[in-house]
Amino acid sequence: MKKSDYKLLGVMSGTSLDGIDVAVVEFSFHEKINYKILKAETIQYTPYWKKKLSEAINFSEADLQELNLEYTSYLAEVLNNFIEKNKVEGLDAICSHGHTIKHEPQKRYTLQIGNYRQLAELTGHTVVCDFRVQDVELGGQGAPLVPIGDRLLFPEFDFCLNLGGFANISTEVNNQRIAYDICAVNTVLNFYAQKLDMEYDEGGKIAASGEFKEELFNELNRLSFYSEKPPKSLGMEWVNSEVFPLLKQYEDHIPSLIHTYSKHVAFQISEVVKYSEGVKVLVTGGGAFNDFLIDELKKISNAEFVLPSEALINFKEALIFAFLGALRLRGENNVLKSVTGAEKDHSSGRIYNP
Ligand SMILES: Nc1ncnc2c1ncn2[C@@H]1O[C@H](COP(=O)(O)OP(=O)(O)OP(=O)(O)O)[C@@H](O)[C@H]1O
Ligand SMILES: CC(=O)N[C@H]1[C@@H]2OC[C@@H](O2)[C@@H](O)[C@@H]1O[C@H](C)C(=O)O
Repeated sequence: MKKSDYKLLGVMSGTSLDGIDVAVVEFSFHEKINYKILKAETIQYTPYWKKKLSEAINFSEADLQELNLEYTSYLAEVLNNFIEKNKVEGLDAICSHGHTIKHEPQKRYTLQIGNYRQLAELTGHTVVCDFRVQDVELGGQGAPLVPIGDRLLFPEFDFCLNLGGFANISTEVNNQRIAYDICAVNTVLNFYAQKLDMEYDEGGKIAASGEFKEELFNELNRLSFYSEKPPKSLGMEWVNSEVFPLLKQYEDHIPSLIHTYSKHVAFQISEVVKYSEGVKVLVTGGGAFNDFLIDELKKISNAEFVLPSEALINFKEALIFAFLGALRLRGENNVLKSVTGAEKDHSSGRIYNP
């Protein structure tokens, strides 16, 4: 018989390189799946690791192997410290994403480092990792993996919206989960906030101090990506070639640029969730703390935007990687072909015992 209760460590290192998100999560699989985040923390990267990880894309095969081993040991040390400091006991497994260095699904190749067997040996725990590899081997994009968590852990929401570097959303259409990117958010807002010597637009205060530039707003909304049908995704290449050139001529008044861009983000999101009144949207990712953006969304859309606890806003991805691990340990599907394009739904992730 399958176990019904799990205590897991979910571990995620995202593209923004801010640090390693770690969450201790309990799951119970009964009629309903319940979860509880017991403890969570982001362990900031040192300048050494920030630099190494951002340069690694250009490393030779031999250097990458060395880096992979070094990062695996470093990750083990970080996790051991976290476990010791927080007196975490009774863990069933560590479920770790690792850090993406290369992602070329069209070549059936994706590399997340930190997923060597040594992670199990050095931590003394069972490890579930390498969640993306099997999906690209099955012809999928290897991403996004979060939507199955959206479906099974947050069924009461019509949409799960993440406001990170880009805004992405997942929802159910004809009993199929679909997920796609909407527009760039913090990649653009941070870039301009940093020109004013701020890391980001804290609470949307810069936006609130600016004025609305209607012409810019209209130009942004005319970008052809917005009329494409999902599934679709965005990268920095698009921001550099399509978005920054439109913003350039407004750089002499950055608060108004940020004000207008934030309204643009709210408008594009409202276009996606506008179907009918009473639609519930779960909002996570750092952009959930941007009050100007959230107020604007609430103003222009009929949908109900729900801001959960800070732990969920910040650690939803770590929670969901723990969940993917739980599904893998149970031998249940944890990747959906409807979002990755793989041949079939499947149960992905390597399991290493210590
Ligand atoms: N208090 C705040 N006010 C406004 N914006 C905030 C606040 N806190 C965080 N943010 C924004 O959120 C960003 C971090 O969010 P998050 O960690 O979700 O991004 P990410 O890891 O780059 O996301 P993803 O990998 O999902 O694209 C910050 O760079 C900043 O732009
Ligand atoms: C290959 C890879 O690491 N992709 C990440 C990345 O970061 C955001 C976006 O691009 C998303 O597609 C994915 O991560 C999330 C957690 C996912 O798989 O759902």
